[in-house]
Amino acid sequence: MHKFDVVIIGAGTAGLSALREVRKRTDNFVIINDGPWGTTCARVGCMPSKLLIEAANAFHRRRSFDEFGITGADQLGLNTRKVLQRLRKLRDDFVSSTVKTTDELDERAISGRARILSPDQVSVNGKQLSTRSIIIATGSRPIIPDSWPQLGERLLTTDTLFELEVLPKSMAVIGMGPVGLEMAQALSRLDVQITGFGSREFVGGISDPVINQVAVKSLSEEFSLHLGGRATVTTNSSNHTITVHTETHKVEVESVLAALGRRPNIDDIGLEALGIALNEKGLPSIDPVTLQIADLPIFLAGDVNKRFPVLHEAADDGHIAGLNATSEELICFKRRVPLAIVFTEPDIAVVGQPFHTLDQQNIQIGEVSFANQGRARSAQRNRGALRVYAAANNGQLLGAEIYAPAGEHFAHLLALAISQSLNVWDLLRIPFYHPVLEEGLRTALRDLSSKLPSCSQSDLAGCGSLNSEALD
Ligand SMILES: Cc1cc2nc3c(=O)[nH]c(=O)nc-3n(C[C@H](O)[C@H](O)[C@H](O)COP(=O)(O)OP(=O)(O)OC[C@H]3O[C@@H](n4cnc5c(N)ncnc54)[C@H](O)[C@@H]3O)c2cc1C
Ligand SMILES: NC(=O)c1ccc[n+]([C@@H]2O[C@H](COP(=O)([O-])OP(=O)(O)OC[C@H]3O[C@@H](n4cnc5c(N)ncnc54)[C@H](O)[C@@H]3O)[C@@H](O)[C@H]2O)c1
Repeated sequence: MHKFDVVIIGAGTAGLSALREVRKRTDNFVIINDGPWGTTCARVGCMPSKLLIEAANAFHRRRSFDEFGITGADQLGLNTRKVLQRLRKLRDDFVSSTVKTTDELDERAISGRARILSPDQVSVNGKQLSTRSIIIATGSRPIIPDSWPQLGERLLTTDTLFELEVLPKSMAVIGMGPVGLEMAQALSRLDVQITGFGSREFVGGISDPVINQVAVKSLSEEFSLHLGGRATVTTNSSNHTITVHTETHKVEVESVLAALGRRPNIDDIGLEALGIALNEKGLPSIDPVTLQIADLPIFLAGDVNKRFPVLHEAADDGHIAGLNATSEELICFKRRVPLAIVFTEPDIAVVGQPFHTLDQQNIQIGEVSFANQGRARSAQRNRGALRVYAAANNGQLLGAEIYAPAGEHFAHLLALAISQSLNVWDLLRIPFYHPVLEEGLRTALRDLSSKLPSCSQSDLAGCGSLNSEALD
């Protein structure tokens, strides 16, 4: 029987990234994908969601026109049919750019559902494949509770939302994680009557209570937001509506977007055939720096391993798994500084160590509100806050949580600083141009610096504020 060097299961971001590394080292591989090719990110994830958000934010901008002195905003209309058509057209372009790589593989790209039979046997479409190593990169799918009634097309997930021809008039978005929050704000800006439900008090992956409070207050000004209770769903046969309720709130809506989290696609993948311990969710433990399962030639990459379900981490996972599946010796990788961004407006971002993981006795926190920040006020973007965390003994930057305009850019700048082990004064030594939103970050760093031992008089890192909105 022919023996492959590698079988890759799943052609999402992680699978394609693994494929790139595997192909550099061998032609003796197959990649198997169940369902549509083209990746979750391009088909139903990052890209279509951002396309919806861009349209929503463009339309929402009209609300600031009057204050700028621009008239006629109330004459502007919205054609959601066209919004969704543009979304799908660009989405299809993005998808076709991802399938190019696998289209040229001919019989080495197999459509079908793979199942692991043993550490060196995989079955697909009734055939048995023998292999030296296996990369499992099967991703995840939206959770829908079994207890919910059958709602047919009125129950949406991000797998189906972007296929709508028109948007419903009202919708409950259940789950206020990154998916729920991004979609709730965007849909509400596209004139859908949104009610958001989150079982936790915290939203969008924030763990800092100060930042969370600012975000919740600001987002609640745009759509009805109910936190701290699990939502349940019932149908009303009399008027064909859906009732969503918690202990304290009840709403009748046309449709529901389930954004309750995502479940790894491991159900019938055959992990139990490997003879290894699985946790209560059915997942094996992996070594995060090699992605190996136990001491087997099997690697778990991307969302399926639940380590950090964002695109750049899935791509890194694929790279690591692809290399290790084809190397004589395992390579250990230093993982990147954690970075997560939620594309609400303002952005939510968590970089480095999140607030809840820090030892509160040994850190100092610097903070800034953007309510009066000069550049943000000029642009009518003056909402939000940012908190930066540093080690109390030496000012080394540890992390930040952000709900701020241009938060995505602050998060990248801070990721660079944290990855280079910089301290607060190193960052205060860079020039901050005027007037830019980054001056808000500088205010937070100065606040942090004031709580730490002061630096020398001959160091511009110690330069203080002028106490003027126009000059800082
Ligand atoms: C709405 C939404 C918005 C998002 N926005 C962002 C964002 O802005 N930024 C960001 O960084 N991340 C974002 N993400 C997360 C990002 O999309 C994922 O982290 C990433 O797509 C994971 O890639 P993956 O390769 O692990 O999985 P996938 O791309 O899901 O690939 C897995 C593939 O395996 C296939 N498969 C499953 N089971 C089998 C089997 N038994 N046999 C064969 N094939 C199988 C699946 O059909 C699928 O094609 C978003 C996610 C969602 C849902
Ligand atoms: N911009 C981005 O990078 C981006 C965008 C979207 C998704 N993602 C990725 O996708 C992953 C999944 O995101 P997600 O938002 O689907 O999941 P999540 O697990 O982060 O959030 C789901 C939320 O739903 C809540 N919930 C569950 N059941 C509920 C109920 N009955 N009633 C009310 N609330 C309920 C949970 O408490 C949780 O807070 C994220 O971890 C993220 O990494 C990233």
